[in-house]
Amino acid sequence: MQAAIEKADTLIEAMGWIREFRDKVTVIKLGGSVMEDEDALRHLLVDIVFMETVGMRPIVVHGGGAAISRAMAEAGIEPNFVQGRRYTDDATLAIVEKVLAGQINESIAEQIEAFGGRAMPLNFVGESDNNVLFGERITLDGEDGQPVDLGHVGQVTRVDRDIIDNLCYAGQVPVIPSMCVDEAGNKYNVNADTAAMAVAQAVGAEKLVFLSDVNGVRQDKDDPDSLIHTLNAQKARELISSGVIASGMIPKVEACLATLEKGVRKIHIIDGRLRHSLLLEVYTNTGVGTEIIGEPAAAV
Ligand SMILES: Nc1ncnc2c1ncn2[C@@H]1O[C@H](COP(=O)(O)OP(=O)(O)O)[C@@H](O)[C@H]1O
Ligand SMILES: CC(=O)N[C@@H](CCC(=O)OP(=O)(O)O)C(=O)O
Repeated sequence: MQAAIEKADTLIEAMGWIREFRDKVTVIKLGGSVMEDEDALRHLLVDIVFMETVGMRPIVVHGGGAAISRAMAEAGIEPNFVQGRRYTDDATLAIVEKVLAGQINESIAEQIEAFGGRAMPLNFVGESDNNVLFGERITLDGEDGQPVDLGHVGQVTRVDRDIIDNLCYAGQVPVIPSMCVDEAGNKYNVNADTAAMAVAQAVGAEKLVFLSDVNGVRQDKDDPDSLIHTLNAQKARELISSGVIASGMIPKVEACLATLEKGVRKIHIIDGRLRHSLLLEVYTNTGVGTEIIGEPAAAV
């Protein structure tokens, strides 16, 4: 009986934060690195089903970098990254479409449904075109200031917000792959961190959470104890130029900075492998991982 009473206490305790977050939109970016860990992914999706069940409005935007690189290796293509973005030629684009917009997107939605939630895969693969991300080709500036060609790499310039809002309000989790289409129908590979940023801005999300395979931004990328709990824009830029923030962490932090300027209130980079990291993030005040903030940080 005591155990049952304690469980009831926990439910009552949860009531406050469930009320606080009811109807609030959280964009959750699932990184390819954490999706490699089946157990971690399962726990994360169960947390997402829980959020949806208690009336929060989770939206999933996902990458799949590790799975794309694996499929490229199987096809005998060597991946090439420029400032954290994958050079995407015709053959690579076909793989990205199959793996990201096809397999991973459908699989996440199926798993959410299998855990008792409701989800809608929003991709342009197959007959039902549910794509919500529209955009254009991008180039980056190289170290010499000259533009670097990335092939079929794009950025999102428009999000079909109505479709996403309608799904959220119908209690379904929108599941969005990081690809976009331009007006002429050309498809582009989009870094998933920047895709999540575009969605969070478009829907006016309360929170944007990046789930990765590291505990956040670190002073030394190989040392978990060097976690930086709070990072402001100025310090983040310094860490990028000094090389402390490198590879896949660059687009993630850049996306955080751009999102802050657009009014999303809370942005966190957390370790998706930590059990219930998403729920911990929602209902603990201090949170876990690195919080990116707009004003100068008291402690970095
Ligand atoms: N300063 C840093 N702190 C933490 N991770 C870093 C840092 N610099 C580079 N990284 C790398 O960034 C990776 C996360 O980016 P990425 O692999 O693109 O993840 P995801 O697939 O989750 O988006 C980490 O696994 C780590 O190797
Ligand atoms: C242009 C570009 O780099 N696109 C990414 C899209 C997937 C992604 O971002 O996946 P993660 O979240 O796992 O890193 C790529 O091809 O890897």
